[in-house]
Parts: sequence; C-alpha cells; structure tokens
Amino acid sequence: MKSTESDPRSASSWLSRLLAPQSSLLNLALLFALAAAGLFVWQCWLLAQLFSGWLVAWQQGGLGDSQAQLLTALLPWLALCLIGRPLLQYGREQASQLASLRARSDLRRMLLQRLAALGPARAQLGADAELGSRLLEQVEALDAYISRYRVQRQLVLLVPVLLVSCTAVFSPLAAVLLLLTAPLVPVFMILLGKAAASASQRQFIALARMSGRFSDLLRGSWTLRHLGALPAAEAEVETAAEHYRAGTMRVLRMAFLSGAVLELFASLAIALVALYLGLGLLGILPWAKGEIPVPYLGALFILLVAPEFYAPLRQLGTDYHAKAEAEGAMTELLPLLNQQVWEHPGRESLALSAAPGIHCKQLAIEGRLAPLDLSVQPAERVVVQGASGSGKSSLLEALLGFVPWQGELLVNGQSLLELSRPDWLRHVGYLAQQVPILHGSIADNLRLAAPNASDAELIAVLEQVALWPLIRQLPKGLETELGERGLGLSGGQLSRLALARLLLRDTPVWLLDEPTAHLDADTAELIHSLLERLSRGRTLLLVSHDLHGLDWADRVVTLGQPEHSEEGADA
Ligand SMILES: Nc1ncnc2c1ncn2[C@@H]1O[C@H](COP(=O)(O)OP(=O)(O)OP(=O)(O)O)[C@@H](O)[C@H]1O
Repeated sequence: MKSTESDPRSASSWLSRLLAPQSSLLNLALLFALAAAGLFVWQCWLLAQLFSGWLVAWQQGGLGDSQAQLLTALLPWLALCLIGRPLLQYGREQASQLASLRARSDLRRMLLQRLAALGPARAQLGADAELGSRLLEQVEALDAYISRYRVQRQLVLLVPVLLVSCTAVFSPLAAVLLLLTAPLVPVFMILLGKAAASASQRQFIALARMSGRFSDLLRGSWTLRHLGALPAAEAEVETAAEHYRAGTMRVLRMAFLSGAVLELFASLAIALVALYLGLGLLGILPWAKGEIPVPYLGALFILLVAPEFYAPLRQLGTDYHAKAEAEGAMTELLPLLNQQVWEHPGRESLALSAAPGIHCKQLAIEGRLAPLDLSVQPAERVVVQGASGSGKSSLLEALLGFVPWQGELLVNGQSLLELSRPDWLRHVGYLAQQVPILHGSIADNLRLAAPNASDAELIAVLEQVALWPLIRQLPKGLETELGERGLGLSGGQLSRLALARLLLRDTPVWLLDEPTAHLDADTAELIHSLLERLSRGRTLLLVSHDLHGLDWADRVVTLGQPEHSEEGADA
C-alpha cells in the first residue's frame, strides 16, 4: 500500500515528526531569507531612483547638484543593502544548517537506541555493515532536504508574491507577464529533473552491479586463471566500465541540457518584460502609441527585480531532487523506524556474589515460545534443545530482557521485569549463533569485552581457550588484523576467540546460542570440551541441536513438546 502523510508510519510523516523540534530554527532561516528579499527590493528601488534621476537629468541637459545630493543621500542606504543581504543569507545558511545537523543527530540517536533496544533480534534487520551504512549514508541524504528544500519551498511562494506585488504598483501588465511565465520554470525543471534523477538512479544500480561483478571476478580470479578465462573476464570488465562511462556522460548531458533549457525559459520571459518596457518608453506600443505606460523609474525597477523573480523557482527545481532523495532515504529507514521495540521496564539494581538460580514459571512468548516451567539451580549447566522454531533462541532473548513475555521469570527469586536490564546484563555472558567479530586487531576484538584489559590478561584468556600458541606464532601476535567477519581465523578459532571474550567479562551467567553451529564434528568437540572446563561454577543455558560432546551438562531440556521433558545429558 502507498504510504501517505496521514499514516504515522510513512516516510513523510516521519520526516515531519523529525523536523517538528527544529521548526523555530527553520522559521528563523525563513525570516532571514525574507528579510534578504526585502533588502533586495529596496536595493532595486534605490538603484532605479539613482539611475532614472541621472537619465532624466542627462536628457534635460546635464548632471547637476541635485544629482550629486541624490547620490550622497542614497549611498549609505545602498551600502546597507549590499552589506546586509550577504549577512542575512549567511544567517539563513547557519540556521538551516544547524536545524539539519540537529535533526540528523536526533535521527541517528533514535536509530541507534532502537538497534540497541532490539538486542539479538537486530540481526533480522540486516548485516551490521549494511545497518552501519544506512545510519551513515541514508541519514546524511536528508541534509539537502532539511537545510535547503524546507525553507526554499516556502520562499518559492513568498518571494515571487512580494516581487510581483511591487511590480504591479508600477505596471500591472508586467506583473501579469511575470505571473504567466512563472509556472513554466518549475514545471519544466521538475519534469527534466525527474528524468535526470531516474537516469542517475539507473547509473547507481549499474555501478552497484558492476562493483558486485568486479568483486566476484577478483574472488574467482584464481579459478579463472586456472581455466584460462582471465582475458575474457578482463574484456568483460572493460566493456562494463565503458558502458558505465557512456551512461554517466548521458546523465551529465541531460543534466546540463535541462539547466540550459531552463535558463533559456527564464531569459525569454525577462526579455519579454524588457521588450514591453522598452517599446513603452519609446512610445511605440501598438495599443498605446505615443504614450509611456511605465516611466523610467518604474521600468528600471521592474527590470532590476525581474531576474530575481525566477531565482527561487529555479532553485526549487534544483532542490527538488533533495526531496525525492530524502523520502527515498526515509523509506529505506522505515523498517527500522517502525520496528516495534519493547521497553524493558525494570529499574532495580542487582548485586550477585555467586552464580544465581533462574526460574521460569509458565514462561511464554506470544507466537514464539509455548508455556515453559524450568528451574535452573545456581551453577547448574543446562542444555536446551528442541525442533527448529520451538523457541530456543527466543527463550535466551527473554532471559536477556529483549522481548516481552507472559508468566514469571525469576533471578534468585526476583522478577527479571523489576531488574534494570543494563544491571542484569553486566552479569550475563551471551554468545550468538554468529560470532560478532569486528574489523580490527585480535586485541581490539578482545577489548570490546574489557576495554582496560592488559596484554597479559588477554594472553591469559587466550591460553585458557588454547588459542595463544597459535596467535603467538603470528608475526604481529595480538595486533594481527582480522578482516570483516573474522577473516584470517578459522570458524573454530573464531569461536574460541568469542569464548575468550566471554572469559574476560567473567560473568556468573552464560547464555550460549548454538556455539558450535557451522563447525565440523572435531572442532565442535574441542569447543564443547573447553566449555566443560570454563563454564564450571556458572549458571549455564546452552542451546544446541546436537548433544554430542555435551554429556558433562547437568540436564537437557527439550522445548516444543506438550510437556517439556527434562532428562540427563547422557540419557
Ligand atoms: N523477532 C521475532 N519476531 C517475531 N517472531 C520471531 C522473531 N524471532 C523468531 N520468531 C519466531 O519465533 C519462533 C521461534 O523462533 P526461535 O528462533 O526462537 O526458534 P529456535 O528454536 O531458536 O529455532 P532454530 O533452532 O531454527 O534457531 C519461530 O516461529 C520464529 O519464526
């Protein structure tokens, strides 16, 4: 369904909501722009007075004292206009830039808060890199809309009305000419602008495809070399690049051509007004022969004012794409903005001196987890298994405080709903199915858990997960850079790195979501044996499909059955 302004979840209504707190700054920018337009009219009036005075005097036989007096009287006001206008324009820029900056910061803060509040469910919205780029680029795409278009769309009505009213005082016919030609400029500008925008959109898509193809070729270059297909692939890249170059030139031609056509329209319209005024001054207008309908003063004033009449319309046409771009960016952000985020209500602090007990009484999550009774004793290690979709990950999300639930969830007898989530999470170590490894060194990745940890502390935890012997041999040791998603280490090594990170935080509760998913049997067994040793003394809930190597667990709980069965791990 098409989104509308009245739909509170639509892109345009989010934009309005975002800009509401900035309305005073945007109104101030509008006021500055209107004051600058007022000064412009005054400046034209002063110049028209000066030149028409000189012209009349020159026609009457020469410049005299009165003209010199006129010049001295008008000069200070002219200077005021010449200095005042740029200052007012500067004020407008500053106010609208500040509004844009604040609105974009507010939006980024809101998006970040939403992402943080979503917890593990954040992964459903896309990869971290994609979300990061949305936060940077899509939010940035609002700048031109806020800092230029918002004020310009009001100016486009107010300034021409002001100028045409002033023109009408001297010549209603010239005012009518301006009014008749005015709509042509924005209409053509928008039509041509839309064509140029869709052409440039096509270019963006072509560029994205070309980049994808290029990176595929790079990745597969060894295979291609092996197959002797490299020259053909190179030729393909060259052809694609040439197509892209030609396409870019087409877009540029269209953009320049549309600019030139509009300049032509504006110039023709001004020429029409000038023709009327000039013929009038010569007294040879067909319907008013021998008459001067608009004398020097008025004619000069109108000629000075006319070009400015079209300027805001032309500017709006130029800025029109900013609106389309901003709405497009907001539409991209909608899934995140409209995501239902549950606010964990608890505020009470929690102090734990040892591993706590966790008790679920008829704990259910609507559509995700059937009612569950489960008592995990302090330092008990429980494996949670069940069919895919039975709610294992959802149970962990509830335990992390990121989804609402029915029934009771107690930590040492205290309801989790009453506890402050940040406080509770300080005691919880969580491992998601996908190990979150950032682009950075091994040390950087470990220090995400403990920013102040010394190298010795990092080495100690790496030794515990049997990674140090391997890392010590790397030329850069702890400073070895890991690529995106941990490129440079194997899946099993990354899991061990994630375990080392958990150890650095040394929390009394561990919630692990399939820590050995995607690992081969031998590596999974190694991780399981590490877990056996490292999780001792902690309350552990470990989600796993496969019980192999988990016989050390105290209990296995199976979800997704009418009665949740509890059995021994080795059963
Ligand atoms: N954020 C969410 N919002 C709504 N429903 C969800 C969400 N995440 C999961 N679900 C649904 O909840 C149910 C349980 O999902 P969950 O991921 O907890 O199951 P699981 O047992 O961990 O599955 P798997 O073993 O495949 O990982 C599924 O039907 C799933 O579609």
